[in-house]
Amino acid sequence: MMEKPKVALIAHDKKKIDLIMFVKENLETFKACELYATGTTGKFLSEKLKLIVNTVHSGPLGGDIQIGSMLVEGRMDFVIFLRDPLTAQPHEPDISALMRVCDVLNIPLATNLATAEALVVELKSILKNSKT
Ligand SMILES: O=C(CO)COP(=O)(O)O
Repeated sequence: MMEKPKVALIAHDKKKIDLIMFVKENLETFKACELYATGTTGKFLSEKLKLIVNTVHSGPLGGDIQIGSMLVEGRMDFVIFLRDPLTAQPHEPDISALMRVCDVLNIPLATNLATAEALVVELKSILKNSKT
């Protein structure tokens, strides 16, 4: 059987509830994945949904860069990053770096719920095929 897909889940503060709801709606799919998250997002996911999540530092303290480095090392397959486009972030350069690395390495990156839905369809298909 194929390894579990490795998925990074990240949300800015005003998008955290959206991410929790989205993951809750697709709980079985995400439970079948190996999950990673930035600090506060990961804490939320494990507290609210009892998910096992590997966390790195909080985004503003370098967490985005840590996820980026995992991408560079080939240790991440998908990124769902619900960004808040209406609030200035002190660590904008780190956010840009993470998204840039996704583009450099051709890693699927969803930055809004509509695209995140599409990634879930892909994840379901991968998980289904890994069983056969
Ligand atoms: O700021 C973030 C991503 O840029 C997210 O960090 P937290 O999950 O620690 O809130």
